[in-house]
Amino acid sequence: MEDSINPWIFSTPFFQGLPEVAVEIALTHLVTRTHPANQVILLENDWGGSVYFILEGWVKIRTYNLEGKEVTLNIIGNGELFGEMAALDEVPRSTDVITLTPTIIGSIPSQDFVKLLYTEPLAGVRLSQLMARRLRQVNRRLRLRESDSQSRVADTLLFLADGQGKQRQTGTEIPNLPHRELSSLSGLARETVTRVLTRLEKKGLIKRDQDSICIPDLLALERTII
Ligand SMILES: Nc1ncnc2c1ncn2[C@@H]1O[C@@H]2COP(=O)(O)O[C@H]2[C@H]1O
Repeated sequence: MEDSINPWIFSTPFFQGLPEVAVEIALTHLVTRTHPANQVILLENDWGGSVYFILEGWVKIRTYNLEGKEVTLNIIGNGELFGEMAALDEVPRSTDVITLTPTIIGSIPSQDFVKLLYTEPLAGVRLSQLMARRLRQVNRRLRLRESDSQSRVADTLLFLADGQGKQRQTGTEIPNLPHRELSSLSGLARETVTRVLTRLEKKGLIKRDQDSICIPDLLALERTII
């Protein structure tokens, strides 16, 4: 479903601090759409001509291993962008992207995105910071691959909270995603994820309701990682 231009796009972290006129030019061809959960936005190996900004909701970055089993590489939400890789190196999409929740996404043509990078050094710095953060996440997950299940679930929650969690008085809030998604992201069995979440809740390190997981103290959760 296509909506009229959504003003939230202007408060996307990527655009913060850039000259207003440069942002307006970059967003000349902006299209904003509302998607239901479980809708495919991008398909691996497709050629694509747009870069996407998540205005509300969460998406899954998915690929398949050699046995054809689904692998969740990341889950990203509010304020994040995707589709920048094909825009930068002009090769097909590197992964699938699917909505996990009802999601509002703005898209702009890749050429407009790349033009902004040429004209505004700060946009280039922002993109480099985003890619550095994603590489740091991947390195961290590789390092924790052999760790115990509690460390891996705690790390998964922390990286969902990192920059994308909503700040509340009671702590940092992330959506209570289906355990199969957390399982795929942390590389653990679903039952193990369920068991660890219950244990973390008993220790007061997380609080759950139907829609969200709240982390009252990020540092306390971080300290449980071995
Ligand atoms: N590990 C990851 N974390 C977050 N986003 C990713 C990751 N891998 C791929 N993506 C995004 O998924 C997009 C798929 O299309 P692109 O290759 O154009 O650009 C890719 C990135 O924007």
